[in-house]
Amino acid sequence: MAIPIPESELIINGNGTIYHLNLLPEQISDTIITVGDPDRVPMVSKYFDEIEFITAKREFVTHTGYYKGKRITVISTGMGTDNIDILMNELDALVNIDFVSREPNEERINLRIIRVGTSGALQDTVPLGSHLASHTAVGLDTLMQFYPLLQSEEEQSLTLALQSALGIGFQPYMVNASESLISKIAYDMIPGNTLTCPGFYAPQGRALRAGLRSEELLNVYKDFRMNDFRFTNFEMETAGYYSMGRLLGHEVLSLNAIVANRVTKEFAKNAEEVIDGLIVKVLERV
Ligand SMILES: O=P(O)(O)O[C@H]1O[C@H](CO)[C@@H](O)[C@H]1O
Ligand SMILES: O=c1cc[nH]c(=O)[nH]1
Repeated sequence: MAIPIPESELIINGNGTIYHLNLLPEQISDTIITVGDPDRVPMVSKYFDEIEFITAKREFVTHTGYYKGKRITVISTGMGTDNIDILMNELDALVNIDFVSREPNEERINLRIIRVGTSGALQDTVPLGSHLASHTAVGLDTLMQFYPLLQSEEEQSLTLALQSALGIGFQPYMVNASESLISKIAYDMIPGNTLTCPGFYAPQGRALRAGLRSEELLNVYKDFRMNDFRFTNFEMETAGYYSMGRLLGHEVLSLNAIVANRVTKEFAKNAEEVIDGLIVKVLERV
């Protein structure tokens, strides 16, 4: 017999919902679109034929509804992999843990989770306004210092080389996207290797007034090579999604609307349009 998960670990609100997401198991679909910005949730659900359910708590806004007869949930996550830790654990708990017995269900449900986010390009071959699918993500955050994530030999050697190039005191982690979601949704998008950074400013080589510990950081990101691997873009969540997906057994794909290019130093004037185009593609294909 499994030991029930204590009340301080699987936290269920008075109304039966999971702690941060504020959701009951029956309020989500097994197909989930995630966005960073809470205001982007209605940008997705405005295309639904019918919205069945809406809730919000902190940065987690959820709409569940139907698009051309298919039940879809869209949830906002806010920014950063610390929020993805909460999102992925709580979504998994909703479908794979019995809230009454507090034990994992015998039968596992695999969710399909598609991130529709914004990102900055690290190469001049990734144009502003393009849609890029993260085939691989490398995390520069420390989330995976706390989970038993398995890494292949190739992943180990690449992340060790990156650690040495950056001179940081911990080893980054590397995880792939779901192959089946790539072929279903991202077959015509730019294939990319995404760097997930633990911040938007210095960790992405941006200096306003606080300065940078290394003026060379952006060049290290841009110029890092291992065989034919190089980084195409950066953002703040993808590696967290992919590693939690690997740990929990869910299919995950991160799609990026490229709104900045750090080589050409441009920012898209039509960012909303680029994101909207990505939303429509995902809804049609998911
Ligand atoms: O547009 P979203 O999905 O929030 O994604 C990107 O934009 C935010 C930074 O502006 C970070 O969350 C980054 O990952
Ligand atoms: O440059 C960018 C653009 C969007 N999101 C990021 O994290 N970085």
